Order: sequence, then C-alpha cells, then structure tokens
Amino acid sequence: MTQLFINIKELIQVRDKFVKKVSGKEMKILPTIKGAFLIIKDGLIFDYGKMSDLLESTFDDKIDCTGKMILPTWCDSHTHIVFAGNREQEFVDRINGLSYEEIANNGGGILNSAKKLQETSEEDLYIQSAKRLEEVIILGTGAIEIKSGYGLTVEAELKMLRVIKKLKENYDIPIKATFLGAHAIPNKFKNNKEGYINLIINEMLPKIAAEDLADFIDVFCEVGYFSVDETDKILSAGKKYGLIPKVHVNQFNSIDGIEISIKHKALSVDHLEVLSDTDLKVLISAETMPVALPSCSYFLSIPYTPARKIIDAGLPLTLATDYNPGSTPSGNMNFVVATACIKMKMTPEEAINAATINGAFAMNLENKVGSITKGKFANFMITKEIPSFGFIPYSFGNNLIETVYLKGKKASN
Ligand SMILES: N=CN[C@@H](CCC(=O)O)C(=O)O
Ligand SMILES: [Zn+2]
Repeated sequence: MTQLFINIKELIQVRDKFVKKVSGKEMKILPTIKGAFLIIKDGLIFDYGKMSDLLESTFDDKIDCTGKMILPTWCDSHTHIVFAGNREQEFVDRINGLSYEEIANNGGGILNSAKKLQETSEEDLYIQSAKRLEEVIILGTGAIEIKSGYGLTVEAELKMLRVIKKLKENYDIPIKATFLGAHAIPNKFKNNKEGYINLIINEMLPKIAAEDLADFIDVFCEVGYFSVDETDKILSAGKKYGLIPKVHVNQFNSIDGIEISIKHKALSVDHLEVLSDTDLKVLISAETMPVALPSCSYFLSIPYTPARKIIDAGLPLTLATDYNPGSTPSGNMNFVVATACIKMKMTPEEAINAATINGAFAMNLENKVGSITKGKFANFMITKEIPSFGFIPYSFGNNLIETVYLKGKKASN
C-alpha cells in the first residue's frame, strides 16, 4: 500500500538523520520543507522532499494538501487516562476555596479516584478509557504513555494495567505502560506506610512482571506521599524486574527527588513546577528528560515549570498533558503546546520539538515516532489551512487538525 501526499504547504519536523532528542539552543530549530511531498509505504514513512523533486510514479492513494501542513503526531509521555468516573465535585470545592492538598487530606483526591476504580469492572474501565484514548487521537496524539496508580490494591492495580494492555492490543497508537502503585497511601495503610510499600514490592511487582504488564515504574515523590528514601527503595525493586523509572517529582516541594531519580537513571522526571538551582545542576549532569505539564499548572493554578531556566541551561524539555481526573482533566496536546508558548515563554519551535521528538524520547520511542524520518511510523497529522506553524499555539483553543494518520491509516476525519 503506497500513499502520496502532495502540495504540502510545510512539512514540519523533518529529520533526515536520526536524532535522539533536542536540547538547549537546538530546541529553537524546527527543520521543515516548504512545498513538500510525503510518501507512505505499508504504514511507514518512505520518502519526502520538495514538490519539484517528485518523480513520476503510481500510488494506491493520492492526497492533495494544498494550503495545509503536515506534522508528526504529538507524543504524550505522561498520562493517567485509565480512570473511573470524574472528580468535578472537587473542582467546585476548589472554586469555593479548598486547596488541592486540603481536598486530598479530607479523603478526596487520588483516594477518591481509587475508590471509584476499585468498584468499576475491568470491562467498564476499558470502555471509559478507550473513549478517552479515541478522544486524544482525534486531537493529534499519536504515541502515549499511560500510568496505573488509581488502583492501590493488588487486584485494582492489575486491573488498570490489564486495561492498558488491552488498549495496546486494540489500537494502532504506540502505548507504553507505567506502574504507579506508589501514587498515594491507601486508607487501610494510613498508619502503616511500610506495609503498603512491602505490598508494592512483594506482591504487586512480581505479578506485574509475570504478566509483563509494565514498561516503566513511577513514584509520586512528594511531601505527604512517598519520601526520597521510599522512592529509592521502590525504584530499586522495580529495576530488578527491568522497569525503567519515570518519576513524579517537584510538583509542590523540592525534596531531592530529582537526585534519587537520576541515581536510578530515570528516563524522565516529570512536573518540576518547583525547581531549585541545585535541582537544575543535578539535571545538567544527567541523560534524564525533564517533563513539564502545563495543563496541570493551569488547572490547579500552581506555578508553571520554569521552561526558560531549563532550556537556557542547555537542557532538553518535553511537554505532556498529565491527563487525569484530579489535576488535569484534559488530554489536549494542542492546548499544552499553546500554554507552553503563552505562559512558559517557549517559542513555537521549542514547544513543537518538546511535544514531538523529545516526547518520543521520554517514552523510549524515539526510533519509531516523533519526527518525519524515513522508516519511522507514518503517524502524522494534516492541519486545516493555516498561515504558519506558529498559528497552532497562537490560535489557542481552536481545533486546527483536519486528519490524523496512525501507521498510515486514517484515525480521524
Ligand atoms: N501528582 C500526582 N498525580 C497526578 C494527579 C493525581 C490526582 O489528583 O488524581 C498528577 O500527576 O498531577
Ligand atoms: Zn501525573
């Protein structure tokens, strides 16, 4: 099956040579071809170039993109889209003055979602989650990471991870699964955190490994959740089963969570709304990808991750949604890219690099997605007619995506 896309106004994020990730000043460079063609063969990117260099040939399908641009699909490296129900009552409670922390301390928050999820069947959870996955694909997401962490019992954590496995089997989008048993301390272990950590290490992890349900391991390393020493212990246990760390750190407090994550060669450290100079220095010494989640800052009215400080220090940065029922009930990467430009002072080039190629790195998918490169999956989106790629973040809140392709197949209209 061959497909030819012609008269592309601008083909965005074209990388002839394989690039693992982009950092510092490189992030300002977004390679493109104006007036381009793109050839897809059997679900992979086969060729591209300027229209004037297109050779005569026959194709199974020919699509005219006059006035429209093509970008690789967004790579959303941090989500919690497998959850049951919603938490709109907590949203109203916050409007009426309660803080996110106060709601959690009153038994709301993650524990509220865990209760709902424990009471939901695997079939129903799958249906709710698949709907969210389809919703974000239409918004241009073409690779995604999904975490557990709203189960908090052996059975419910396995249920979440089995749902993720089923999504992997049933959809064309590449999905990575992360085990986040250490997301909160369940009520049953309120006065026995060590008991819960032992449950994670001695019961959950062996079962997850036996069914091959996770690629990564995560911990919510934060005051009131899991300490640095506990994070250390859980990441060490995960590594014995080959799970690579991706860690929630520095959302509300800087407590050396970055340092311990880097000691464990974490693939990414995510949130970073609070980032000290010492944290920054530690990041500079590592391969670990910093990940910012601007929709979470927007929804909770907490500080935005200091993107300028990170990029100007020569580091890479990834943007992801954090789609979850409590802090970010939105999986719209277009909004993330726009908010990064508007609130974090990232240029459109930086934001697009952060949401594509660097997002792919943050999921260990840089060989498959994140750029228009020969041999990668044909996961890309065609925009509506737009004047420039900068129009995507500029025109925030508007849907500029016309069609999404996953492995060369139309995933939306
Ligand atoms: N911070 C920890 N976990 C999620 C939110 C969890 C929730 O409120 O349900 C996050 O990444 O923001
Ligand atoms: Zn999260």
